[in-house]
Amino acid sequence: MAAAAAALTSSVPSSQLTSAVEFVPKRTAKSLSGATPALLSSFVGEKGRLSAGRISVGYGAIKSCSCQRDGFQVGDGVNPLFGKSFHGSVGRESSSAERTAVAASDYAVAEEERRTASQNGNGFPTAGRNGLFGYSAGDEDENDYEDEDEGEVLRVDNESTDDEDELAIANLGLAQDIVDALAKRGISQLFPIQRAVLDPAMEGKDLIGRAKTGTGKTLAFGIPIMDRIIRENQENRTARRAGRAPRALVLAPTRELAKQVEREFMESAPSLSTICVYGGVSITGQQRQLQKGVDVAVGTPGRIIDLIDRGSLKLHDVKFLVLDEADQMLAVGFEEDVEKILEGLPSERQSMLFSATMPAWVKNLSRKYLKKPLTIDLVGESDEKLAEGIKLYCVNCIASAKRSILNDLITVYAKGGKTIVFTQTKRDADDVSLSMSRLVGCEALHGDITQAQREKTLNAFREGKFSVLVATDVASRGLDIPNVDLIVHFEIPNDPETFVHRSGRTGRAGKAGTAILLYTPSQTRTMKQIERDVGCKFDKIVPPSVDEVLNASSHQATEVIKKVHPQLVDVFMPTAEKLLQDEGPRALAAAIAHLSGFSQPPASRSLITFEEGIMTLRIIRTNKAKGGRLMSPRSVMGTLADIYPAAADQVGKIKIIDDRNVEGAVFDLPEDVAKELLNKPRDPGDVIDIPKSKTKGVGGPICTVDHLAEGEVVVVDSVRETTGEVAVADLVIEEETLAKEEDDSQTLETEGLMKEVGAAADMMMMTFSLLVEVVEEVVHLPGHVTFAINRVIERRSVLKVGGSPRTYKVRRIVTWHSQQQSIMLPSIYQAKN
Ligand SMILES: Nc1ncnc2c1ncn2[C@@H]1O[C@H](COP(=O)(O)OP(=O)(O)OP(=O)(O)O)[C@@H](O)[C@H]1O
Repeated sequence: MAAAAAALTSSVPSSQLTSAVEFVPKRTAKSLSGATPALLSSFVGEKGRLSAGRISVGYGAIKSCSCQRDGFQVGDGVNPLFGKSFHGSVGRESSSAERTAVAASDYAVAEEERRTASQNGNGFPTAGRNGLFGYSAGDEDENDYEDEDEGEVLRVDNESTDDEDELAIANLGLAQDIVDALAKRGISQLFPIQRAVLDPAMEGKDLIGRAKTGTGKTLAFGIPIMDRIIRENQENRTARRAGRAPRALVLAPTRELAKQVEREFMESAPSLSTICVYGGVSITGQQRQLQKGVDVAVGTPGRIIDLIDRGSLKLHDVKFLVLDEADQMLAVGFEEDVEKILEGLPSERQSMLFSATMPAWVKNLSRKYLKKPLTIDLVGESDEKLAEGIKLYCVNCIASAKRSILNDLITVYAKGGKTIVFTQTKRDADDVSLSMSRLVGCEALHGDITQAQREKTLNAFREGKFSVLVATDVASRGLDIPNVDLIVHFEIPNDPETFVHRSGRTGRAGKAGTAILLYTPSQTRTMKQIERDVGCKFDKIVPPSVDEVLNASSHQATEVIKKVHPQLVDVFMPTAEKLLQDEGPRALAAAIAHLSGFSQPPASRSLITFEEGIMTLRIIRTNKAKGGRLMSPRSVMGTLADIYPAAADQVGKIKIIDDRNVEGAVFDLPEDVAKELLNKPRDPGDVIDIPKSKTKGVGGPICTVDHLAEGEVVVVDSVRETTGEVAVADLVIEEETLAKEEDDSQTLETEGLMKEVGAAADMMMMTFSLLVEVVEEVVHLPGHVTFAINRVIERRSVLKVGGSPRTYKVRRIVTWHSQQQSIMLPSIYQAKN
């Protein structure tokens, strides 16, 4: 957070920033999602000052978002942290240094207030509560939707209509053309959003629609429009004249989404002429089609303007306007284009706006361009924001283990179906796709890929020609690909909406699906923030065991075998018979193994770090006479050196088993060394074996000390002050963390504290410490770290950083709930019991 403050002040010219921040009254503090310091500074650089639009930040980044025009604050959004810091200096230009100082000193208070006020914890900025997911009911912003007389709001329960007759498409008096086409697609009943929209849309009302992902919003606006244009065509033959201008205009934020809307129109009303226009492809074909005449034009704003400017697209006949995914238009920078198009439309028209969220710009847009709109809301304030039927899991792992885990997760959880893996960067999408493609059919999809190739890739994925799509958020909105069974958030998304939209690519049209979030220990707070903002709960899992992977893949191979064409089977019969004769069923087993993708036994994986090629072993000392009550890493090393010196040389992580009744530890070794060790003779009092890992319901991986920054374990040398639930302790850094810092860039990835560790690495001293389990509420204050601690795990020797300058305070200890034990305890500790 301190780093965020620094980034803020250093990347934005102070005169520009101050005015934007200072004009935001604290009570309007909402916050922000999505943007980064770079985005903010480039925005400022481009426009000279924070003028229009919503500037926002992702968790842990910038803390200000405000829209200002001509010196007045016109939008919402400032992080309460800065709201507090700058409150009271409205109208005064403070210096950058002053702001930083205020921010630092006020941080703790602001943070506390923020937590208490919003119960929104850390991670995502607090906007998630106030506006990101709804219509800001009850907050004080002058822009608030419900504060104003902007028209009726109709909240609709998803199950409000279970009368089959009322939903049956054949009974609704729709054009036969549509009824037949939908029936052909297997659609015979309306979904709730479609039923709720139908009557008011038929009456010509302007509408704002909000429903969960995959619930049929496209047909909700599509059916009434198609029906009315078809009727007009039937009643008035000249309505179908050549060269006619479109009567419906649908604006979509991405090319893929526009194509998809076009497909829904074409498949549901084949008698209508529908065109889809977007950039990245030749404009002349689109001009030619417009010349012939169309009924419905779907497109992205940029290309639509281009066609209008060239005189090819005329808007004078538009009677229906749809803004699909309106909030995304803002996110991708289409706001000016959208407004320009809307200015050119006839005022006598019906407008429908679908938007998952209502940022200020979308609200302004609806005020300006919609006439007394009726809001139809199927999400509500309190409900879970994710579509029903999506099972959520999360896996806590270090960043370097993600790739190897990914493949196993797909094998076990997609069960041979389609998977979309979401990465944050185009480069990651390429890299992950490349490494996956050695194992499964896999393609990448992102903004640097040409439009033609993007379409080709999506079509092939739709048709099941490959099973894993690795995509950036290009694919997170709106895309409707049938039967995607699994979504993997390979990188944690920027904001809660993105999480909902990414996850919503599965579990569509009432089907079931699974979404798995991979997060590093330093992202634990963000994971919990997603739970709070989205109103969902992750089941914590650990990566699948080798047995699970083999079982799942052999099951999938069996299914593949059943689908081979009988004629082809005949061709292979003689070879199969001979193999069976020579080797019996083992031949078939080998064939299944090969089909499953395994010709060699799969590499084992550390139960501590999930690194491949590493095996975790357990040592239990049953001969009590030989040692004390708890083992130490030193005694583990000593024992290994006695049994097999190579093991002592190559041992990786060592974790002491937290049970005063058992003297033991778990430790990592390269697989071949571990296997050798298991065969070595040893003292009968020392049991060395392979611990089993439980995969479900037992919490994440064992916490390692390099997860120190914001993760689940901190090391303290003493609790200096305890009052009820509050304790103070000095934080010290473990020796092995410091050593690792040198050669493992992974640990540097965690911001703040790890950097502190690096800086302090040369000032070490030995001390005695406690290893404690941290659950939540990790806050980095300037010079302090506040943790909510679950319990003390163990005592151990560590190297203390510095004499006293770098001590950190542990301010709050949450009491230990025995109920949590089975959830929080790492798997190895569980296995032992
Ligand atoms: N009444 C219906 N019966 C069966 N299937 C339907 C019905 N309506 C829509 N569908 C199908 O449901 C899927 C999801 O629809 P659609 O893409 O319109 O959802 P959406 O709400 O726009 O989702 P998103 O918010 O992700 O954009 C599509 O494949 C669509 O064809």
